[in-house]
Amino acid sequence: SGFLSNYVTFEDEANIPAIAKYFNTKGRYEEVNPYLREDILAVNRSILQPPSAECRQIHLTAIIRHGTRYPTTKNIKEMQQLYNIVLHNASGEQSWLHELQTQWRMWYTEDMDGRLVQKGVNELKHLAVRLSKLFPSLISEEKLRGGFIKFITSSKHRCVNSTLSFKAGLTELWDIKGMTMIIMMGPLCIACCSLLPVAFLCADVEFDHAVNDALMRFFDKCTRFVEEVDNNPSAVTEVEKFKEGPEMRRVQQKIADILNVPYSSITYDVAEAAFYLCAYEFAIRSVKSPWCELFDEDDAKVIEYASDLREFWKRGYGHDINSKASCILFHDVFSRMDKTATQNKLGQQVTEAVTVQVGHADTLLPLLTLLGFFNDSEPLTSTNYAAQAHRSFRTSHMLPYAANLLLVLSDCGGGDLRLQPLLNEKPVTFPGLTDRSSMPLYRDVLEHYKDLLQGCDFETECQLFKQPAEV
Ligand SMILES: O=P(O)(O)O[C@H]1[C@H](OP(=O)(O)O)[C@@H](OP(=O)(O)O)[C@H](O)[C@@H](O)[C@H]1OP(=O)(O)O
Repeated sequence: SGFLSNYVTFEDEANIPAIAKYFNTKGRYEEVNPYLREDILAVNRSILQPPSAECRQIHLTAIIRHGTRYPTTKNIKEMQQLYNIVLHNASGEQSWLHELQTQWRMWYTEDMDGRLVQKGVNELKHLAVRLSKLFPSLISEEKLRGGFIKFITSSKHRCVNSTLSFKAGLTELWDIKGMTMIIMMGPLCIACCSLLPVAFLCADVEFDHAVNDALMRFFDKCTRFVEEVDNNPSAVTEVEKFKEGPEMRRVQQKIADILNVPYSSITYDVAEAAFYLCAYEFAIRSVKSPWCELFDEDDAKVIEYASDLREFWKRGYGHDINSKASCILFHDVFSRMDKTATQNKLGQQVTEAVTVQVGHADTLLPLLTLLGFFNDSEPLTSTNYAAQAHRSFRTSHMLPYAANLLLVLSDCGGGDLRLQPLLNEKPVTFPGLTDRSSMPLYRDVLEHYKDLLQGCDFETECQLFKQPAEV
């Protein structure tokens, strides 16, 4: 059908900004998986090479960040401030500056506020098709119609619409007509559906989706995180120090020199807005905009580090509560896999073959941190930018739009269940697990995380005056 027909695309490398690989959470999924630039539906089935032909996939949990979105209102205001500087104060002979001053228009408006764009719709549709190719026995029309595929989403519009897009990718793939998905809360759905023409179907058993912010926006619900980190400027002191430090100052002064404006005009936020304009023009409109001319790779690496520093201290290893806030999601995932393991062992129908959970970068990063992924030997600080040049904690590689953590549970016979983690459709290994294979035994994974499985109680961890651990 439509969106599948023209999926073979060719992207002219010349249109890709040299700094596109440094766009952090504003980066495209294609920069993390460049093979998709030629064929957006390409998959590499060899990554699922099970240790034995007996292995049979019995469950998939997919925790997915929403697709490409508009800038948030906060960023749009900063972009407008930069645009005014370029229009009214900047001077120079550069052709790209002339283009910015005479042709480019500030088309972002505050009401856009992070909403999903068409590119984001397509990303989730294409991801759904690729996952159906990777896991045909789990993501199948039969499983969808039978209600064995469940959907959970954050209440944010970009996540709800990403969930709808993922489903649309499947219904269009299988040419399931009339299955208009309406995100409704239970009783309201029943009430309104009786009034709607038959072509409209509410969320019926086959599209068992739920809006669940306790799971997908846990960071809003964890009181200790909100008080001690989210609303506490001293929790991100290292970030503020770096923004005032020598590396960032050089970048800001260079921009001021290029635009021929006073150094005081190019604050950190203005410089970041210029970087974001290059990133959003590329992600949303697939163009290399004149804004990209303000940065070379060295500049981009500095701004990338400033963003990683913020994510490290707000969502990553900087504070223990950042990852402990995701305990509720951690237990949700493992309890569902335990339930599947029991049903499988008893020879019962696995009632939840696939769970698709759509959230934010702020949903995925704390969970990845809790599981120990991308933990460097040294913390990211305001003074070790150079030493961290090869850090593993790099959101440009982890968290593009539509980033996804996949957990695939397989029955390999003889009572052996195996659990394979994939990040952005690439195999990863659970950090610190003795078995470095791509499909470790599920029981070894449970043993590895037993302290978290037996503890990591969301209510306990998130209470404001948490009692010290029992001695
Ligand atoms: O810098 P912005 O305003 O874009 O930050 C957004 C978050 O975007 P991200 O930093 O992840 O690119 C946004 O996360 P998302 O995954 O939903 O895009 C988050 O929901 C939003 O609140 C902003 O985060 P902040 O920490 O509140 O600035």
